[in-house]
Formats: sequence, C-alpha cells, structure tokens
Amino acid sequence: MSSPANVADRPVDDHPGGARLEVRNLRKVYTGRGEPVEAVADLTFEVRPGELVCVVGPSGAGKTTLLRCLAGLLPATSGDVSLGGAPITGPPPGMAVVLQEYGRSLFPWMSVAQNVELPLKEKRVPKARRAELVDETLAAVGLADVAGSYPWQLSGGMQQRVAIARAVAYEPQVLLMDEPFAAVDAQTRFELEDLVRTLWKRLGITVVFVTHDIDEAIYLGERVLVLSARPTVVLEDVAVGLGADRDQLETRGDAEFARLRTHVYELVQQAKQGVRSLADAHLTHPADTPPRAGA
Ligand SMILES: Nc1ncnc2c1ncn2[C@@H]1O[C@H](COP(=O)(O)OP(=O)(O)OP(=O)(O)O)[C@@H](O)[C@H]1O
Repeated sequence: MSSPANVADRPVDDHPGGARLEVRNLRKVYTGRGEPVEAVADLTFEVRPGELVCVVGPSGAGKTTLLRCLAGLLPATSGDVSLGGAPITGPPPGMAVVLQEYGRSLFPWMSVAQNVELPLKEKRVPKARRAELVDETLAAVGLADVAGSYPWQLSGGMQQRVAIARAVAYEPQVLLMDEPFAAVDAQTRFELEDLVRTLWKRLGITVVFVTHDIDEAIYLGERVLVLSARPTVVLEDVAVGLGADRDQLETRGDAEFARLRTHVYELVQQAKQGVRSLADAHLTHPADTPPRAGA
C-alpha cells in the first residue's frame, strides 16, 4: 500500500484502483406532468483515473441529476457518459454511490457489519473475503467496536461512516458522493472529509463529490467543477493546487485556499445571476490572481 505522498506523486493514469469517467455533451430534460424541465443543457468534462473532483453550483443547478446520470440511475436525454471507455447505460459494476440520506440507505434490521457485507454478497465475494473486507473497512472508518450494533443505535455521523464503509468495502473503481455530509454536525463533517481523502489516497479510486459547500469542495478536491444555473453547463473547471496532504486548520488557513474560496464563491454568485460562460462573468478575483502578500 502506498503512502499518501507517493500516491499523489504518481501520474494519475498509474492509479491502481481508478477508472476514467467521461461526460460528453450530456443533456437531461425531465418530462412528465407539466412543462419539460431542462435540468442539464450541455456538460462535457473528464475525471481521470484516481482523481478526486468536486462539483458545486447553485441550488437546482442539476448536481444530483448529473450524479444520477453518472451512476446509471437516470438515462441521459442525449450525450454520452462512459466509465473506462464503456458507455454507462445502467448501474455499472465497479461503481459505488453514497447519498446524503444515510438514514434511508441503511437497513435498520441488519447490523452494521451485515449492512456493509450485503453488497459483497450480491457481488458473490467468497465468505472469508467478505469477513476480511467488512473488518478492514469498519476499522478504517473507526467503527470496529460497533460492528454488531444496529444503525438506529448510532449517531448520524456514525451512520454515514457505515455508508462510506459499505461503499469502500465494495472495492469500487469509482465512488460517487452526493452531498454526503449535509446532515452531520460541523465537527463530524471535518472528520468525514479527512476520512474520504485518506481512503481516496489509500485506494487510488476515482471520486466525484457533489456539495453545495464551497470550502468543502476546495478542501477535498483536486479540481472543482463550478456549474452554471439551469440549463446547466460547466462554468469553470478550477484546479486546486493545495498539495496532497491537507489539514483542516493549516489548509483552510492557507492563502491559496482563501484565494480559491473567493474565486469559486464569485463564480457561484455569477452563476446564480444567470452567467453561463466565463467570458460573461465579472470577477474581481480571477483564477490567476496571485495571493495578497501576508494573506
Ligand atoms: N424527477 C424530476 N422531475 C422533474 N424535474 C426534476 C426532477 N428531478 C429534478 N428536477 C428538476 O431539475 C432541476 C435540477 O435538480 P437537481 O436536484 O439535479 O439540482 P441540484 O443542483 O442537485 O439541487 P440542490 O443543490 O438544491 O440539491 C431542478 O429544477 C429540479 O426541480
């Protein structure tokens, strides 16, 4: 197993666990009762194997819609979504999803260990290996001592750790997360953010993380995709040059972190006002503004 620094230093294509995710001209229009809703107009981007990319944008911008299309849970109206070169037409093997509503994603009649084990049974992983994976991942998320407890006996943050352990135990190539920490307290949220980065670095998997929290997106991501308002396009693909080792206090106090936060905040404000291209955006802190001395 590589140390975090080694993983970050490797070329991204060399990541062992990840797979390339490609989105080309994705469009999604909801039809049904009432007027059609064009949730996503034209999204094109790529997530390289082993990359951790965050997605932010105004409320209703289509972040969840995008994630559902990536997960194969929702068919695109047009355009292509592919994983490792293969089109995604249904939930692909090798992909795991963690949603915000951990309360609904765990089975209350199953113990923590049984919840984590369930997808492994469906994947037909042999019993001995299942036990190993359950033990390893519960230890990794700090829940080894509650393996026999039931989800309703745990706090919200612990339940979300179970959901993360279940996703990781599955040994996915790609992990999709949709506002997974929105319902936990700030302290737990910081711990879970660090947990995601630690697991990501250890496993080398590809991660797409949707959040409406700009600070969280910058803290976690190697890139932040800022979406426009509906009908949605990528307003800017922002590179996050904060290095591999991040620390809740040091990184968030870094001048580069402050610069990125200001820039992404301005972009989201512009997006809310209907700006759909960088050429039309009025930014007082463009992406390449150097940090202020002493900031
Ligand atoms: N099943 C559906 N039928 C019709 N419209 C839908 C459906 N699901 C979502 N929408 C609409 O598509 C648009 C995008 O919704 P989506 O939930 O993807 O946005 P979001 O960026 O995740 O929002 P938020 O940040 O508030 O969670 C919204 O206008 C929403 O009302």
